[in-house]
Amino acid sequence: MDWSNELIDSLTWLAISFPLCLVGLAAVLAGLARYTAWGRQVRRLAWPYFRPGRSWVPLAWLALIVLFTLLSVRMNVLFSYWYNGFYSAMQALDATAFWFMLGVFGVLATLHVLRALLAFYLRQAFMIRWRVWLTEALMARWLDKQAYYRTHHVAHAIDNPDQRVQQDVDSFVTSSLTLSMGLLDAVVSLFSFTLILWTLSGALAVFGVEVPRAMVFLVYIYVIVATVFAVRIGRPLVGLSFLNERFNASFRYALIRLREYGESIAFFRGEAVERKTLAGRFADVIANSWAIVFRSLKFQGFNLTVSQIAVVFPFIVQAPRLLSKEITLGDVIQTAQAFGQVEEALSFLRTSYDEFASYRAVLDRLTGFLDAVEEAGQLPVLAPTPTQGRLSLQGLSVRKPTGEALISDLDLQLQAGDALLIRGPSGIGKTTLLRALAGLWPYVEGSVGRPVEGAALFLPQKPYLPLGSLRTALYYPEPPAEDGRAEGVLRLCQLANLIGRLDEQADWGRILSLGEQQRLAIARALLVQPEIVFLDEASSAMDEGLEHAMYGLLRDSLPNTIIVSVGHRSSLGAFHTRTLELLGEGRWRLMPG
Ligand SMILES: Nc1ncnc2c1ncn2[C@@H]1O[C@H](COP(=O)(O)OP(=O)(O)OP(=O)(O)O)[C@@H](O)[C@H]1O
Repeated sequence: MDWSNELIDSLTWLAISFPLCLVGLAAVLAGLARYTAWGRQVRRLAWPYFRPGRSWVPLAWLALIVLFTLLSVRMNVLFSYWYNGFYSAMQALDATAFWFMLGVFGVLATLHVLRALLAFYLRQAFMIRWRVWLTEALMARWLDKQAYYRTHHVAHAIDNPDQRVQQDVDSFVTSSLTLSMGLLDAVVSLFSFTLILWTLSGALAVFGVEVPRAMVFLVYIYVIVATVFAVRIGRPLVGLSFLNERFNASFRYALIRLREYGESIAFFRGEAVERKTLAGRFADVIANSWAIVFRSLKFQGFNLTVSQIAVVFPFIVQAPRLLSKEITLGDVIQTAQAFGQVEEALSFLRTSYDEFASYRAVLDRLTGFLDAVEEAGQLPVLAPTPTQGRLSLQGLSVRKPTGEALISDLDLQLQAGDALLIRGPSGIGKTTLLRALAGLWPYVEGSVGRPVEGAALFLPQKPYLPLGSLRTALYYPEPPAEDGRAEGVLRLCQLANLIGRLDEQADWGRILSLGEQQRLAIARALLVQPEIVFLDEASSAMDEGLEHAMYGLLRDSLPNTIIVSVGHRSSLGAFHTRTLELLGEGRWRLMPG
Protein backbone atom coordinates (compact mmCIF):
# COMPACT_ATOMS: atom_id res chain seq x y z
CA MET A 1 0.00 0.00 0.00
CA ASP A 2 1.31 3.42 -1.02
CA TRP A 3 0.26 5.75 1.81
CA SER A 4 1.52 8.88 0.05
CA ASN A 5 -1.08 8.44 -2.72
CA GLU A 6 -3.84 7.30 -0.42
CA LEU A 7 -5.67 10.62 -0.18
CA ILE A 8 -6.13 10.74 -3.97
CA ASP A 9 -7.03 7.04 -4.10
CA SER A 10 -9.60 7.38 -1.35
CA LEU A 11 -11.18 10.45 -2.95
CA THR A 12 -11.38 8.62 -6.28
CA TRP A 13 -12.95 5.64 -4.54
CA LEU A 14 -15.53 7.93 -2.92
CA ALA A 15 -16.24 9.72 -6.21
CA ILE A 16 -17.08 6.40 -7.86
CA SER A 17 -18.84 4.61 -5.02
CA PHE A 18 -20.98 7.56 -3.82
CA PRO A 19 -23.15 7.95 -6.97
CA LEU A 20 -23.24 4.16 -7.37
CA CYS A 21 -24.55 3.79 -3.82
CA LEU A 22 -27.15 6.52 -4.23
CA VAL A 23 -28.49 4.83 -7.35
CA GLY A 24 -28.30 1.38 -5.72
CA LEU A 25 -30.07 2.55 -2.58
CA ALA A 26 -32.83 4.24 -4.58
CA ALA A 27 -33.27 1.09 -6.68
CA VAL A 28 -33.47 -1.16 -3.61
CA LEU A 29 -35.98 1.11 -1.88
CA ALA A 30 -38.09 1.36 -5.04
CA GLY A 31 -37.95 -2.43 -5.44
CA LEU A 32 -38.97 -3.01 -1.82
CA ALA A 33 -41.83 -0.53 -2.18
CA ARG A 34 -43.00 -2.33 -5.28
CA TYR A 35 -42.64 -5.95 -4.29
CA THR A 36 -43.07 -6.11 -0.50
CA ALA A 37 -45.98 -5.13 1.69
CA TRP A 38 -43.73 -3.61 4.36
CA GLY A 39 -41.80 -1.69 1.69
CA ARG A 40 -45.09 -0.10 0.67
CA GLN A 41 -45.76 0.78 4.29
CA VAL A 42 -42.35 2.49 4.52
CA ARG A 43 -43.03 4.43 1.33
CA ARG A 44 -46.43 5.56 2.58
CA LEU A 45 -44.90 6.89 5.79
CA ALA A 46 -41.63 8.27 4.44
CA TRP A 47 -42.38 9.60 0.95
CA PRO A 48 -44.39 12.66 2.03
CA TYR A 49 -41.28 13.84 3.88
CA PHE A 50 -38.70 13.01 1.21
CA ARG A 51 -40.78 14.10 -1.78
CA PRO A 52 -38.52 16.54 -3.70
CA GLY A 53 -41.61 18.52 -4.72
CA ARG A 54 -41.93 19.52 -1.04
CA SER A 55 -38.26 20.10 -0.29
CA TRP A 56 -34.86 18.83 -1.39
CA VAL A 57 -33.34 19.26 2.05
CA PRO A 58 -34.23 15.81 3.51
CA LEU A 59 -32.84 14.00 0.44
CA ALA A 60 -29.69 16.13 0.46
CA TRP A 61 -29.26 15.41 4.16
CA LEU A 62 -29.74 11.69 3.54
CA ALA A 63 -27.16 11.80 0.75
CA LEU A 64 -24.70 13.37 3.20
CA ILE A 65 -25.33 10.53 5.66
CA VAL A 66 -24.70 8.02 2.84
CA LEU A 67 -21.41 9.80 2.11
CA PHE A 68 -20.37 9.52 5.75
CA THR A 69 -21.36 5.85 5.84
CA LEU A 70 -19.07 5.27 2.85
CA LEU A 71 -16.32 7.23 4.56
CA SER A 72 -16.63 4.93 7.55
CA VAL A 73 -16.19 1.84 5.35
CA ARG A 74 -13.21 3.46 3.65
CA MET A 75 -11.64 4.21 7.03
CA ASN A 76 -12.08 0.55 8.03
CA VAL A 77 -10.33 -0.53 4.83
CA LEU A 78 -7.45 1.87 5.53
CA PHE A 79 -7.18 0.60 9.09
CA SER A 80 -7.00 -2.99 7.82
CA TYR A 81 -4.02 -2.03 5.58
CA TRP A 82 -2.50 -0.13 8.44
CA TYR A 83 -2.66 -3.27 10.64
CA ASN A 84 -0.95 -5.24 7.89
CA GLY A 85 1.86 -2.69 7.52
CA PHE A 86 2.25 -2.22 11.27
CA TYR A 87 2.49 -5.94 12.14
CA SER A 88 4.70 -6.64 9.12
CA ALA A 89 7.06 -3.86 10.28
CA MET A 90 7.20 -5.39 13.75
CA GLN A 91 7.78 -8.89 12.38
CA ALA A 92 10.59 -7.53 10.19
CA LEU A 93 12.00 -5.59 13.19
CA ASP A 94 12.02 -2.54 10.90
CA ALA A 95 12.18 0.57 13.13
CA THR A 96 11.75 3.14 10.31
CA ALA A 97 8.63 1.40 9.01
CA PHE A 98 7.33 1.07 12.58
CA TRP A 99 7.58 4.83 13.29
CA PHE A 100 6.22 5.68 9.85
CA MET A 101 3.19 3.46 10.52
CA LEU A 102 2.65 5.15 13.90
CA GLY A 103 2.61 8.51 12.08
CA VAL A 104 0.05 7.13 9.62
CA PHE A 105 -1.99 5.94 12.58
CA GLY A 106 -2.00 9.46 14.04
CA VAL A 107 -3.50 10.84 10.83
CA LEU A 108 -6.01 7.99 10.47
CA ALA A 109 -7.11 8.18 14.11
CA THR A 110 -7.67 11.96 13.92
CA LEU A 111 -9.72 11.60 10.75
CA HIS A 112 -11.64 8.73 12.34
CA VAL A 113 -12.59 10.77 15.43
CA LEU A 114 -13.66 13.78 13.34
CA ARG A 115 -15.67 11.59 10.98
CA ALA A 116 -17.38 9.74 13.85
CA LEU A 117 -18.42 12.97 15.58
CA LEU A 118 -19.69 14.59 12.40
CA ALA A 119 -21.54 11.42 11.39
CA PHE A 120 -23.17 11.29 14.82
CA TYR A 121 -24.30 14.90 14.54
CA LEU A 122 -25.62 14.43 11.00
CA ARG A 123 -27.63 11.36 11.93
CA GLN A 124 -29.10 12.85 15.10
CA ALA A 125 -30.02 16.14 13.44
CA PHE A 126 -31.57 14.26 10.52
CA MET A 127 -33.63 12.06 12.84
CA ILE A 128 -34.83 14.95 14.98
CA ARG A 129 -35.95 16.94 11.91
CA TRP A 130 -37.73 13.92 10.44
CA ARG A 131 -39.39 13.10 13.76
CA VAL A 132 -40.61 16.68 14.17
CA TRP A 133 -42.07 16.69 10.66
CA LEU A 134 -43.75 13.29 10.95
CA THR A 135 -45.16 13.94 14.42
CA GLU A 136 -46.58 17.27 13.28
CA ALA A 137 -48.03 15.63 10.16
CA LEU A 138 -49.71 12.88 12.21
CA MET A 139 -50.97 15.35 14.80
CA ALA A 140 -52.43 17.49 12.03
CA ARG A 141 -54.24 14.48 10.57
CA TRP A 142 -55.40 13.40 14.03
CA LEU A 143 -56.96 16.79 14.69
CA ASP A 144 -58.26 17.32 11.14
CA LYS A 145 -62.01 16.69 10.63
CA GLN A 146 -62.24 15.55 14.26
CA ALA A 147 -60.43 12.28 13.45
CA TYR A 148 -59.53 11.94 17.17
CA TYR A 149 -63.27 11.57 17.80
CA ARG A 150 -64.62 10.03 14.62
CA THR A 151 -62.11 7.14 14.63
CA HIS A 152 -64.35 5.66 17.37
CA HIS A 153 -66.90 5.01 14.65
CA VAL A 154 -64.67 3.25 12.12
CA ALA A 155 -64.85 -0.48 11.49
CA HIS A 156 -61.23 -1.08 12.53
CA ALA A 157 -60.91 1.10 15.61
CA ILE A 158 -57.29 1.43 16.78
CA ASP A 159 -55.89 0.94 20.26
CA ASN A 160 -53.61 3.52 21.93
CA PRO A 161 -53.36 6.18 19.20
CA ASP A 162 -51.33 8.35 21.58
CA GLN A 163 -48.55 5.75 21.72
CA ARG A 164 -48.51 5.62 17.94
CA VAL A 165 -48.05 9.37 17.60
CA GLN A 166 -45.52 9.73 20.40
CA GLN A 167 -43.41 6.55 20.60
CA ASP A 168 -43.83 4.74 17.31
CA VAL A 169 -42.86 7.76 15.22
CA ASP A 170 -39.58 7.94 17.11
CA SER A 171 -38.92 4.20 16.64
CA PHE A 172 -39.85 4.41 12.97
CA VAL A 173 -37.44 7.25 12.26
CA THR A 174 -34.56 5.71 14.23
CA SER A 175 -34.96 2.20 12.84
CA SER A 176 -35.45 3.42 9.27
CA LEU A 177 -32.08 5.11 9.40
CA THR A 178 -30.15 2.45 11.33
CA LEU A 179 -31.51 -0.38 9.19
CA SER A 180 -31.01 1.35 5.82
CA MET A 181 -27.54 2.68 6.63
CA GLY A 182 -26.64 -0.63 8.27
CA LEU A 183 -27.57 -2.39 5.05
CA LEU A 184 -25.58 0.07 2.95
CA ASP A 185 -22.57 -0.28 5.24
CA ALA A 186 -22.90 -4.07 5.05
CA VAL A 187 -23.08 -4.17 1.25
CA VAL A 188 -20.14 -1.78 0.68
CA SER A 189 -18.04 -3.48 3.35
CA LEU A 190 -18.83 -6.81 1.76
CA PHE A 191 -17.45 -5.66 -1.59
CA SER A 192 -14.40 -3.92 -0.17
CA PHE A 193 -13.31 -6.63 2.23
CA THR A 194 -14.13 -9.51 -0.10
CA LEU A 195 -11.61 -7.92 -2.47
CA ILE A 196 -8.99 -7.72 0.28
CA LEU A 197 -9.74 -11.27 1.36
CA TRP A 198 -9.47 -12.42 -2.25
CA THR A 199 -5.93 -11.04 -2.61
CA LEU A 200 -4.84 -12.50 0.73
CA SER A 201 -6.36 -15.95 0.57
CA GLY A 202 -4.63 -18.97 -0.86
CA ALA A 203 -5.69 -22.40 -1.98
CA LEU A 204 -6.89 -25.00 0.50
CA ALA A 205 -7.21 -28.74 0.14
CA VAL A 206 -10.71 -29.86 1.09
CA PHE A 207 -11.13 -33.66 1.02
CA GLY A 208 -8.21 -33.88 -1.35
CA VAL A 209 -9.62 -31.23 -3.72
CA GLU A 210 -7.66 -28.01 -4.10
CA VAL A 211 -10.00 -25.00 -3.61
CA PRO A 212 -8.45 -21.69 -4.80
CA ARG A 213 -9.18 -18.55 -2.72
CA ALA A 214 -10.72 -20.89 -0.14
CA MET A 215 -11.09 -18.25 2.55
CA VAL A 216 -13.58 -16.22 0.50
CA PHE A 217 -15.76 -19.21 -0.26
CA LEU A 218 -15.58 -20.47 3.30
CA VAL A 219 -16.75 -17.24 4.88
CA TYR A 220 -19.70 -16.98 2.47
CA ILE A 221 -20.82 -20.58 3.03
CA TYR A 222 -20.32 -20.22 6.76
CA VAL A 223 -22.46 -17.09 7.10
CA ILE A 224 -25.17 -18.16 4.66
CA VAL A 225 -25.72 -21.43 6.56
CA ALA A 226 -25.67 -19.55 9.88
CA THR A 227 -28.19 -17.00 8.58
CA VAL A 228 -30.65 -19.66 7.46
CA PHE A 229 -30.62 -21.16 10.96
CA ALA A 230 -30.72 -17.79 12.69
CA VAL A 231 -33.77 -16.64 10.74
CA ARG A 232 -35.58 -19.84 11.69
CA ILE A 233 -34.65 -19.45 15.35
CA GLY A 234 -35.44 -15.71 15.41
CA ARG A 235 -38.73 -15.68 13.50
CA PRO A 236 -41.05 -15.91 16.57
CA LEU A 237 -39.49 -12.66 17.84
CA VAL A 238 -41.54 -10.72 15.25
CA GLY A 239 -44.85 -11.69 16.82
CA LEU A 240 -43.51 -11.44 20.37
CA SER A 241 -42.23 -7.92 19.83
CA PHE A 242 -45.60 -6.83 18.42
CA LEU A 243 -47.37 -8.33 21.46
CA ASN A 244 -44.87 -6.63 23.79
CA GLU A 245 -45.94 -3.18 22.58
CA ARG A 246 -49.61 -4.09 22.71
CA PHE A 247 -49.54 -5.55 26.22
CA ASN A 248 -47.52 -2.63 27.58
CA ALA A 249 -49.86 -0.11 26.02
CA SER A 250 -52.90 -1.84 27.41
CA PHE A 251 -51.35 -2.00 30.90
CA ARG A 252 -50.51 1.72 30.68
CA TYR A 253 -54.06 2.49 29.56
CA ALA A 254 -55.52 0.66 32.58
CA LEU A 255 -53.23 2.74 34.85
CA ILE A 256 -54.33 5.96 33.15
CA ARG A 257 -58.00 5.06 33.62
CA LEU A 258 -57.37 4.39 37.30
CA ARG A 259 -56.07 7.94 37.61
CA GLU A 260 -58.83 9.47 35.48
CA TYR A 261 -61.67 7.77 37.32
CA GLY A 262 -59.85 7.82 40.67
CA GLU A 263 -62.69 9.42 42.56
CA SER A 264 -65.44 7.08 41.36
CA ILE A 265 -63.25 4.06 42.03
CA ALA A 266 -62.44 5.37 45.50
CA PHE A 267 -66.13 5.87 46.27
CA PHE A 268 -66.85 2.32 45.11
CA ARG A 269 -63.86 0.98 47.03
CA GLY A 270 -63.06 -0.71 43.73
CA GLU A 271 -59.36 -1.25 44.50
CA ALA A 272 -59.66 -5.06 44.51
CA VAL A 273 -61.28 -5.17 41.08
CA GLU A 274 -58.83 -2.60 39.70
CA ARG A 275 -55.87 -4.50 41.13
CA LYS A 276 -57.16 -7.65 39.46
CA THR A 277 -57.48 -5.88 36.09
CA LEU A 278 -54.05 -4.28 36.46
CA ALA A 279 -52.45 -7.53 37.63
CA GLY A 280 -54.04 -9.39 34.71
CA ARG A 281 -52.70 -6.92 32.16
CA PHE A 282 -49.29 -6.79 33.82
CA ALA A 283 -49.16 -10.59 33.87
CA ASP A 284 -49.57 -10.54 30.07
CA VAL A 285 -46.63 -8.12 29.82
CA ILE A 286 -44.43 -10.31 32.00
CA ALA A 287 -45.42 -13.61 30.38
CA ASN A 288 -44.53 -12.11 27.02
CA SER A 289 -41.26 -10.70 28.39
CA TRP A 290 -40.27 -14.19 29.52
CA ALA A 291 -41.15 -15.58 26.12
CA ILE A 292 -38.90 -12.89 24.57
CA VAL A 293 -36.09 -13.71 27.02
CA PHE A 294 -36.15 -17.44 26.22
CA ARG A 295 -36.42 -16.89 22.50
CA SER A 296 -33.61 -14.30 22.63
CA LEU A 297 -31.43 -16.70 24.62
CA LYS A 298 -31.65 -19.18 21.77
CA PHE A 299 -31.22 -16.46 19.15
CA GLN A 300 -28.35 -14.64 20.81
CA GLY A 301 -26.74 -17.90 21.92
CA PHE A 302 -26.62 -18.98 18.30
CA ASN A 303 -25.38 -15.58 17.11
CA LEU A 304 -22.63 -15.37 19.74
CA THR A 305 -21.41 -18.88 18.97
CA VAL A 306 -21.28 -18.09 15.26
CA SER A 307 -19.31 -14.87 15.91
CA GLN A 308 -16.86 -16.53 18.33
CA ILE A 309 -16.03 -19.31 15.90
CA ALA A 310 -15.45 -16.62 13.28
CA VAL A 311 -12.72 -15.04 15.45
CA VAL A 312 -10.35 -18.04 15.27
CA PHE A 313 -11.41 -19.44 11.94
CA PRO A 314 -9.19 -17.24 9.68
CA PHE A 315 -6.13 -17.79 11.89
CA ILE A 316 -6.52 -21.56 11.64
CA VAL A 317 -6.86 -21.43 7.87
CA GLN A 318 -3.94 -19.01 7.31
CA ALA A 319 -1.56 -20.47 9.92
CA PRO A 320 0.06 -23.08 7.60
CA ARG A 321 0.85 -20.36 5.01
CA LEU A 322 2.40 -18.12 7.69
CA LEU A 323 4.49 -20.96 9.07
CA SER A 324 5.73 -21.83 5.58
CA LYS A 325 6.63 -18.08 5.20
CA GLU A 326 4.30 -17.74 2.22
CA ILE A 327 2.64 -14.72 3.89
CA THR A 328 3.58 -12.24 6.65
CA LEU A 329 2.09 -11.79 10.14
CA GLY A 330 0.56 -8.54 8.86
CA ASP A 331 -1.21 -10.51 6.13
CA VAL A 332 -2.64 -12.89 8.73
CA ILE A 333 -3.85 -10.03 10.90
CA GLN A 334 -5.40 -8.28 7.90
CA THR A 335 -7.02 -11.56 6.82
CA ALA A 336 -8.58 -11.97 10.25
CA GLN A 337 -9.82 -8.39 10.09
CA ALA A 338 -11.19 -8.69 6.60
CA PHE A 339 -12.78 -12.01 7.47
CA GLY A 340 -14.42 -10.38 10.50
CA GLN A 341 -15.73 -7.51 8.36
CA VAL A 342 -17.11 -9.83 5.67
CA GLU A 343 -18.64 -12.02 8.33
CA GLU A 344 -20.21 -9.00 10.05
CA ALA A 345 -21.51 -7.61 6.77
CA LEU A 346 -22.98 -10.92 5.68
CA SER A 347 -24.47 -11.36 9.13
CA PHE A 348 -26.32 -8.06 8.94
CA LEU A 349 -29.57 -9.86 8.17
CA ARG A 350 -29.04 -12.28 11.05
CA THR A 351 -28.07 -9.72 13.69
CA SER A 352 -30.68 -7.13 12.70
CA TYR A 353 -33.49 -9.62 12.70
CA ASP A 354 -34.95 -8.58 16.05
CA GLU A 355 -34.72 -4.87 15.23
CA PHE A 356 -36.39 -5.60 11.92
CA ALA A 357 -39.11 -7.51 13.78
CA SER A 358 -39.87 -4.48 15.97
CA TYR A 359 -39.70 -2.27 12.88
CA ARG A 360 -42.41 -4.30 11.16
CA ALA A 361 -44.61 -3.98 14.25
CA VAL A 362 -44.06 -0.21 14.28
CA LEU A 363 -44.94 -0.02 10.57
CA ASP A 364 -48.17 -1.93 11.20
CA ARG A 365 -49.14 0.38 14.02
CA LEU A 366 -48.37 3.59 12.15
CA THR A 367 -50.11 2.55 8.95
CA GLY A 368 -53.03 1.24 11.05
CA PHE A 369 -53.25 4.73 12.50
CA LEU A 370 -53.29 6.30 9.02
CA ASP A 371 -55.91 3.76 7.85
CA ALA A 372 -58.18 4.60 10.77
CA VAL A 373 -57.78 8.34 10.18
CA GLU A 374 -58.52 7.90 6.46
CA GLU A 375 -61.51 5.68 7.20
CA ALA A 376 -62.81 8.28 9.66
CA GLY A 377 -62.40 10.94 6.98
CA GLN A 378 -64.57 8.90 4.62
CA LEU A 379 -67.43 8.54 7.09
CA PRO A 380 -70.36 10.62 5.97
CA VAL A 381 -70.61 14.07 7.56
CA LEU A 382 -73.62 16.26 7.68
CA ALA A 383 -71.98 19.66 7.39
CA PRO A 384 -74.45 22.33 8.49
CA THR A 385 -75.37 25.06 6.03
CA PRO A 386 -74.42 28.40 7.64
CA THR A 387 -77.39 30.61 8.49
CA GLN A 388 -77.78 33.75 10.58
CA GLY A 389 -79.87 33.55 13.73
CA ARG A 390 -81.93 30.61 12.47
CA LEU A 391 -82.03 26.83 12.97
CA SER A 392 -83.60 24.87 10.16
CA LEU A 393 -83.87 21.06 10.06
CA GLN A 394 -85.28 19.33 7.00
CA GLY A 395 -85.94 15.61 6.70
CA LEU A 396 -83.38 14.90 9.42
CA SER A 397 -83.00 11.19 10.22
CA VAL A 398 -80.56 9.92 12.84
CA ARG A 399 -79.63 6.25 13.27
CA LYS A 400 -77.53 4.14 15.59
CA PRO A 401 -74.41 2.52 14.08
CA THR A 402 -76.49 -0.67 13.88
CA GLY A 403 -78.98 1.08 11.58
CA GLU A 404 -81.75 1.34 14.21
CA ALA A 405 -83.70 4.59 13.80
CA LEU A 406 -83.42 7.14 16.62
CA ILE A 407 -85.15 10.04 14.81
CA SER A 408 -86.91 9.85 11.43
CA ASP A 409 -87.68 12.72 9.10
CA LEU A 410 -87.56 15.63 11.52
CA ASP A 411 -88.59 19.07 10.20
CA LEU A 412 -88.07 22.03 12.48
CA GLN A 413 -87.57 25.82 12.23
CA LEU A 414 -86.38 28.05 15.06
CA GLN A 415 -85.87 31.83 14.86
CA ALA A 416 -83.69 34.16 16.92
CA GLY A 417 -84.92 34.22 20.52
CA ASP A 418 -86.69 30.82 20.26
CA ALA A 419 -85.90 28.05 22.72
CA LEU A 420 -86.41 24.33 22.19
CA LEU A 421 -86.43 21.68 24.92
CA ILE A 422 -85.64 18.13 23.79
CA ARG A 423 -87.08 15.47 26.07
CA GLY A 424 -87.42 11.72 26.16
CA PRO A 425 -86.39 8.67 28.16
CA SER A 426 -82.76 7.83 28.70
CA GLY A 427 -81.02 6.25 25.69
CA ILE A 428 -83.67 7.47 23.24
CA GLY A 429 -81.23 9.59 21.21
CA LYS A 430 -81.26 13.14 22.63
CA THR A 431 -77.48 13.53 22.87
CA THR A 432 -77.07 11.80 19.52
CA LEU A 433 -79.40 14.37 17.95
CA LEU A 434 -77.13 17.15 19.26
CA ARG A 435 -74.09 15.28 17.90
CA ALA A 436 -75.84 15.14 14.53
CA LEU A 437 -76.57 18.89 14.67
CA ALA A 438 -72.91 19.52 15.53
CA GLY A 439 -71.84 17.49 12.46
CA LEU A 440 -70.10 14.83 14.56
CA TRP A 441 -72.46 11.86 14.11
CA PRO A 442 -71.92 9.95 10.85
CA TYR A 443 -75.19 7.97 10.69
CA VAL A 444 -77.46 10.78 9.62
CA GLU A 445 -79.39 12.07 6.60
CA GLY A 446 -81.26 15.27 5.75
CA SER A 447 -80.15 18.85 6.05
CA VAL A 448 -79.27 21.20 8.89
CA GLY A 449 -79.00 24.96 8.63
CA ARG A 450 -77.63 26.81 11.64
CA PRO A 451 -75.13 29.43 12.74
CA VAL A 452 -71.65 27.91 12.59
CA GLU A 453 -68.18 28.22 14.13
CA GLY A 454 -67.98 30.89 16.85
CA ALA A 455 -71.69 31.66 16.51
CA ALA A 456 -72.68 28.21 17.84
CA LEU A 457 -71.81 26.87 21.28
CA PHE A 458 -72.29 23.31 22.56
CA LEU A 459 -72.30 22.82 26.31
CA PRO A 460 -72.13 19.15 27.37
CA GLN A 461 -73.13 17.73 30.74
CA LYS A 462 -69.49 17.46 31.84
CA PRO A 463 -67.74 20.63 30.69
CA TYR A 464 -64.24 20.35 29.30
CA LEU A 465 -61.69 22.40 31.21
CA PRO A 466 -58.38 22.51 29.32
CA LEU A 467 -54.99 22.50 31.02
CA GLY A 468 -53.93 25.95 32.24
CA SER A 469 -55.54 28.81 34.08
CA LEU A 470 -59.21 29.33 34.86
CA ARG A 471 -59.21 32.27 32.44
CA THR A 472 -57.99 29.93 29.65
CA ALA A 473 -60.83 27.55 30.51
CA LEU A 474 -63.35 30.35 30.46
CA TYR A 475 -62.35 31.64 27.01
CA TYR A 476 -61.67 28.19 25.46
CA PRO A 477 -61.23 27.71 22.50
CA GLU A 478 -60.54 31.44 22.03
CA PRO A 479 -57.27 32.82 23.48
CA PRO A 480 -57.76 34.25 26.99
CA ALA A 481 -58.21 38.02 27.21
CA GLU A 482 -57.79 40.46 30.09
CA ASP A 483 -60.69 42.73 29.15
CA GLY A 484 -62.49 42.66 32.51
CA ARG A 485 -65.43 40.71 31.05
CA ALA A 486 -64.41 37.45 32.72
CA GLU A 487 -64.84 38.99 36.19
CA GLY A 488 -68.31 40.29 35.24
CA VAL A 489 -69.68 36.98 33.96
CA LEU A 490 -68.26 35.06 36.93
CA ARG A 491 -70.14 37.41 39.24
CA LEU A 492 -73.36 36.90 37.26
CA CYS A 493 -72.95 33.12 37.49
CA GLN A 494 -72.48 33.26 41.27
CA LEU A 495 -68.81 32.35 40.96
CA ALA A 496 -67.42 35.62 42.39
CA ASN A 497 -65.25 33.58 44.76
CA LEU A 498 -63.17 32.46 41.73
CA ILE A 499 -62.37 35.96 40.44
CA GLY A 500 -59.14 36.18 42.46
CA ARG A 501 -58.01 32.82 41.08
CA LEU A 502 -58.63 33.53 37.38
CA ASP A 503 -54.94 33.29 36.51
CA GLU A 504 -54.10 30.37 38.78
CA GLN A 505 -52.80 27.29 36.97
CA ALA A 506 -54.46 24.16 38.35
CA ASP A 507 -56.30 21.01 37.41
CA TRP A 508 -59.64 22.84 37.52
CA GLY A 509 -61.59 19.83 36.25
CA ARG A 510 -60.78 18.11 39.53
CA ILE A 511 -61.01 21.06 41.89
CA LEU A 512 -64.36 22.56 40.90
CA SER A 513 -67.61 20.75 41.70
CA LEU A 514 -69.64 19.63 38.69
CA GLY A 515 -72.23 22.32 39.47
CA GLU A 516 -69.48 24.97 39.52
CA GLN A 517 -68.04 23.64 36.27
CA GLN A 518 -71.50 23.82 34.70
CA ARG A 519 -71.89 27.43 35.85
CA LEU A 520 -68.45 28.19 34.40
CA ALA A 521 -69.79 26.83 31.09
CA ILE A 522 -72.80 29.16 31.32
CA ALA A 523 -70.36 32.01 31.99
CA ARG A 524 -68.55 31.00 28.81
CA ALA A 525 -71.84 31.30 26.90
CA LEU A 526 -72.33 34.81 28.31
CA LEU A 527 -68.84 35.78 27.20
CA VAL A 528 -69.14 34.31 23.70
CA GLN A 529 -72.72 35.54 23.12
CA PRO A 530 -73.43 32.91 20.44
CA GLU A 531 -76.37 33.02 18.03
CA ILE A 532 -77.31 29.51 19.11
CA VAL A 533 -76.42 27.54 22.22
CA PHE A 534 -76.96 23.81 22.73
CA LEU A 535 -77.16 22.66 26.35
CA ASP A 536 -77.02 18.90 26.85
CA GLU A 537 -78.15 18.47 30.46
CA ALA A 538 -75.73 21.30 31.08
CA SER A 539 -77.40 22.24 34.37
CA SER A 540 -78.07 18.72 35.67
CA ALA A 541 -75.72 19.10 38.68
CA MET A 542 -77.38 22.33 39.91
CA ASP A 543 -80.30 22.40 42.29
CA GLU A 544 -83.60 23.55 40.80
CA GLY A 545 -83.25 27.09 42.21
CA LEU A 546 -79.80 27.56 40.72
CA GLU A 547 -80.86 26.01 37.41
CA HIS A 548 -83.78 28.43 37.31
CA ALA A 549 -81.44 31.36 38.01
CA MET A 550 -78.97 30.27 35.30
CA TYR A 551 -81.64 29.80 32.61
CA GLY A 552 -83.15 33.17 33.60
CA LEU A 553 -79.70 34.74 33.25
CA LEU A 554 -79.15 33.16 29.84
CA ARG A 555 -82.51 34.30 28.57
CA ASP A 556 -82.11 37.86 29.90
CA SER A 557 -78.50 38.33 28.83
CA LEU A 558 -78.87 36.69 25.42
CA PRO A 559 -82.42 37.55 24.31
CA ASN A 560 -81.73 36.88 20.61
CA THR A 561 -79.86 33.63 21.05
CA ILE A 562 -81.60 30.38 20.10
CA ILE A 563 -81.47 27.96 23.01
CA VAL A 564 -81.67 24.20 22.38
CA SER A 565 -81.66 22.20 25.61
CA VAL A 566 -81.73 18.56 26.52
CA GLY A 567 -83.09 18.06 30.01
CA HIS A 568 -85.26 15.90 32.19
CA ARG A 569 -86.69 18.42 34.69
CA SER A 570 -90.22 19.65 33.93
CA SER A 571 -89.34 23.06 35.44
CA LEU A 572 -87.18 23.74 32.37
CA GLY A 573 -90.32 24.01 30.25
CA ALA A 574 -90.88 27.59 31.47
CA PHE A 575 -87.76 28.79 29.64
CA HIS A 576 -88.53 27.16 26.29
CA THR A 577 -90.99 28.11 23.59
CA ARG A 578 -91.24 24.62 22.11
CA THR A 579 -90.68 21.01 23.17
CA LEU A 580 -89.49 18.13 21.03
CA GLU A 581 -90.35 14.81 22.56
CA LEU A 582 -88.55 11.71 21.28
CA LEU A 583 -90.78 8.64 21.41
CA GLY A 584 -88.47 5.84 20.25
CA GLU A 585 -88.06 3.91 16.98
CA GLY A 586 -87.58 7.20 15.18
CA ARG A 587 -90.91 8.75 16.22
CA TRP A 588 -91.12 12.25 17.66
CA ARG A 589 -93.67 14.92 18.66
CA LEU A 590 -93.25 18.70 18.50
CA MET A 591 -95.27 20.73 21.00
CA PRO A 592 -95.48 24.41 21.96
CA GLY A 593 -94.09 25.40 25.41
N1 LIG B 1 -70.67 5.56 19.77
C1 LIG B 1 -71.78 4.82 19.86
N2 LIG B 1 -71.78 3.57 19.35
C2 LIG B 1 -72.87 2.80 19.42
N3 LIG B 1 -74.04 3.19 20.00
C3 LIG B 1 -74.10 4.43 20.51
C4 LIG B 1 -72.98 5.29 20.48
N4 LIG B 1 -73.34 6.44 21.07
C5 LIG B 1 -74.62 6.30 21.46
N5 LIG B 1 -75.10 5.08 21.14
C6 LIG B 1 -76.44 4.54 21.40
O1 LIG B 1 -77.39 5.43 20.86
C7 LIG B 1 -78.53 5.50 21.72
C8 LIG B 1 -78.83 6.94 22.05
O2 LIG B 1 -77.84 7.44 22.93
P1 LIG B 1 -77.93 8.93 23.50
O3 LIG B 1 -76.67 9.17 24.27
O4 LIG B 1 -78.24 9.84 22.39
O5 LIG B 1 -79.16 8.84 24.50
P2 LIG B 1 -79.82 9.99 25.38
O6 LIG B 1 -81.22 10.08 24.97
O7 LIG B 1 -79.00 11.23 25.31
O8 LIG B 1 -79.70 9.32 26.82
P3 LIG B 1 -79.48 10.00 28.27
O9 LIG B 1 -80.75 10.71 28.60
O10 LIG B 1 -79.28 8.82 29.14
O11 LIG B 1 -78.30 10.88 28.17
C9 LIG B 1 -78.20 4.66 22.95
O12 LIG B 1 -78.86 3.40 22.81
C10 LIG B 1 -76.72 4.49 22.89
O13 LIG B 1 -76.34 3.24 23.44
